[in-house]
Amino acid sequence: MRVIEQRNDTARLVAIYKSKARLPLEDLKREQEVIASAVEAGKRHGLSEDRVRTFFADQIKASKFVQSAVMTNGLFEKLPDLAPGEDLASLRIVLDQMQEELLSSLAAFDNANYRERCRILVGTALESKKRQKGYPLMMMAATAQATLSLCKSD
Ligand SMILES: O=C(O)C(=O)C[C@]1(C(=O)O)C=C[C@@H](O)C=C1
Repeated sequence: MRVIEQRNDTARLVAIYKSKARLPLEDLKREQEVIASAVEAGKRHGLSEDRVRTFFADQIKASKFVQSAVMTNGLFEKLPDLAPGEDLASLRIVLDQMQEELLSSLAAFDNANYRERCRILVGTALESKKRQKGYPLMMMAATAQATLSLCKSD
């Protein structure tokens, strides 16, 4: 949950960068690279191609959801400035560095074999965000999107 949130938070910075640089939100070639690299690395964690593909597709969907919200917001108000050096290339490196932690968390989650308790666990984790004062609804919705495939049994 924590790494998923970090990824969505980085997506927010990517969106600020892209908005200012007038770059398109979507880069399908990059998406394929992200998924292919995760599938490859997932093997070392004993994760099936299907599992990794679906999970990372959800991460990318969540990231695009965050980005479209930020970009829409940018139409109405000035977006915050990024720190120097926070450009697309360096933000992508940050996203890549999260891949390993996402995969090990996913493998640990699957090995815990939550099965029927899974939905309750994910639901409770989301619910606890609600109590965190000022936690943006948009980020919560992104986490919900990013955790969609967690409880799917194959
Ligand atoms: O790297 C980017 O350009 C991003 O916006 C991040 C990301 C991702 O979540 O990995 C999301 C949308 C793009 O289509 C490609 C990749």
